[in-house]
Amino acid sequence: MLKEEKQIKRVVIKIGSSSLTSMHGEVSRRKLEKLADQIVELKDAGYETVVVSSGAVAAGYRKLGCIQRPSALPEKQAAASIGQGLLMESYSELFLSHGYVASQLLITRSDFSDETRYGNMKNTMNVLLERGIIPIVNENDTVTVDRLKFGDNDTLSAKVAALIGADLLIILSDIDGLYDDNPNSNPDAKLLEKVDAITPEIEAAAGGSGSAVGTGGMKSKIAAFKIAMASGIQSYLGKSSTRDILMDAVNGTAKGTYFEPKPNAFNLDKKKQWIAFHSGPEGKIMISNKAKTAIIDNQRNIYPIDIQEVNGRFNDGAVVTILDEDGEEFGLGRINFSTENLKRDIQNETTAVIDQETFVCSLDFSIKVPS
Ligand SMILES: Nc1ncnc2c1ncn2[C@@H]1O[C@H](COP(=O)(O)OP(=O)(O)O)[C@@H](O)[C@H]1O
Ligand SMILES: N[C@@H](CCC(=O)OP(=O)(O)O)C(=O)O
Repeated sequence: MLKEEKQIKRVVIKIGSSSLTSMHGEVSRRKLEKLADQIVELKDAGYETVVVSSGAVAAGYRKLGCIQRPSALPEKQAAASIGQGLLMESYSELFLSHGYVASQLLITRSDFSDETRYGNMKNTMNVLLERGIIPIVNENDTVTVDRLKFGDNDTLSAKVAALIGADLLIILSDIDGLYDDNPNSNPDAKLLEKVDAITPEIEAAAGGSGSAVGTGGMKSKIAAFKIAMASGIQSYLGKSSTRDILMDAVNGTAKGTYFEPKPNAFNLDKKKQWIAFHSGPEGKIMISNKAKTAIIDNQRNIYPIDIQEVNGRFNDGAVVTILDEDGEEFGLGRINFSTENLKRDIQNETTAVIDQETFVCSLDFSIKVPS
């Protein structure tokens, strides 16, 4: 069941390139207007909304002199630097005509893994939302290098939803939900109306993009829903061109797929949430299997005596991956020693290497820890 309507307050709406572009691949003003009108309806009804919008490349490539959407990274980045401004101009104008102010946030992956920038982003978002502004988020395409890219805005939207503690994440696409097989290759594929867990079957059913403008396809959406579910956020996937899709999605009546948050959800405090989903681990420690059991079952700290191996170079305070004797990565935590200090003879020290308060067990939320 979707949460009671009145309980849903913060909504993140991800609009994919395919939802904003015409058949020729350029941004369609008509499509943008229709979606903006629906976002205004949500605002009028009292919802705080954040829009994660793709479309910068599509809005800019013609003005760059390209006949079709470029595929080379520098051209895409140049097109985005033209298109992002134009896209924002359209959003601002449309929202302002209804009395709402839009703001722009361009984000890269490293903004999440840097704890200070993460905190700044969160504070900015909160001020904007409390003051009734509509934040429009996109990846900062121009500065992002391939290695660091979200690569699509699906994962970005889920991370933004987790950042602001959203009640609902709506991902709009050119398809009316998740099917049990890739509908591009299987015309008999069936729509899944409700998903409680991302099973290996669901992972296998998610294929690449069917459109020429989308980049993520269903695979990146599934990765996004995993983050949302594990963060205790309800999410929904539906077709952007469906009438009243946003209000219906909020009310729980829209055709599409609803992804339920993990039960007894993973109420990670904010610090653990950052460690689980956003931190970039800087090293690895291996501990004994006996210690692993005690740490998971009895919720005890990790002590010097538990450590069998240390890999990487890090300072105290860094986040590290924790492995068991068999090499299985089962958690993350903030380390109280630098590499140098850990490699000294500290076996008799009683200071915890990782406090339980910063330990996150990846087995609990069954998502691959971002590396
Ligand atoms: N199991 C699946 N269920 C639904 N769509 C799927 C599935 N596997 C692959 N797809 C494809 O994913 C596409 C949506 O992703 P994408 O083109 O990246 O859209 P967007 O630009 O909205 O992010 C669908 O149009 C469809 O072709
Ligand atoms: N940041 C890029 C979006 C990348 C992209 O195509 O994402 P999506 O359509 O969400 O799969 C842009 O604004 O053009």
